[in-house]
Amino acid sequence: MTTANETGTSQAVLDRLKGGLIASAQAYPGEPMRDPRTMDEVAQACVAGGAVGIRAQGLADLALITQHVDVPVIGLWKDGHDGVFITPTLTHAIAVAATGSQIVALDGTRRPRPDGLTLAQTVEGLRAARPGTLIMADCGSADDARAAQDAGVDVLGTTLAGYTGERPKTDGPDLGLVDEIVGFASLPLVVEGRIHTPAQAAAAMERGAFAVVVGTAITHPTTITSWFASAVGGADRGHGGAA
Ligand SMILES: CC(=O)N[C@H](C=O)[C@@H](O)[C@H](O)[C@H](O)COP(=O)(O)O
Repeated sequence: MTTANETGTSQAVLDRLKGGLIASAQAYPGEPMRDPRTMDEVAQACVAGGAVGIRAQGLADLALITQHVDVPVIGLWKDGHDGVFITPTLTHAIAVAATGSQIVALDGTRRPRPDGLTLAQTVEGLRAARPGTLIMADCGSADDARAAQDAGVDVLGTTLAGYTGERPKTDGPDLGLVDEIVGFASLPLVVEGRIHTPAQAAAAMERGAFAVVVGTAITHPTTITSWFASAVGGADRGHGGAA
């Protein structure tokens, strides 16, 4: 068991994530596993399997997970499900940082934010309130990534590629976007979104990812089950998958 402080400086946090797999442990509203203790256990199970970091959602989940895993935690707070909903305001970001998450992931798109702040102002406000917290921008396009880099974030992510209308929802990770961002970015790029196989994770690393985040394919049994159920023709007899 460790605490945020014991996990080290910002550079040490990045060093621990470099070249590795980050598991995203999230359950969605109304789902059976939507319970902070369950997500805490899932996160610990992922670390036991070799995850070098955990990405998780919600203040209650994060408060437990940051106390029980010995790897950096990327925290976020999803509020709603349309538009800007991943840690949408400065207030959300400060609350996530207060859970002990070493990295706060927030919407890194160019869309207007609900509190009227720019991304740069959000970054500035979070740094003032919680010095030392790293900031990951969840981007949906290369233009987002460029703007987020200019706004002063620490880490870029492809999290929202395929979900903002600027990029197609590729089958698997958006490797074309990875190529584009790697071509200009001076910040670490975390490839996230629709990595469903170990081979896709390896491909993202080969294209220059700093690290990869895998969620659904590791931690969302309803969806994984639906893949298998469909493959054997039994999907109609169950309740189907979430994604
Ligand atoms: C778009 C959005 O809301 N993405 C969320 C961000 O935290 C999560 O729902 C995803 O599970 C996560 O990005 C990992 O992606 P995948 O589950 O595809 O491996």
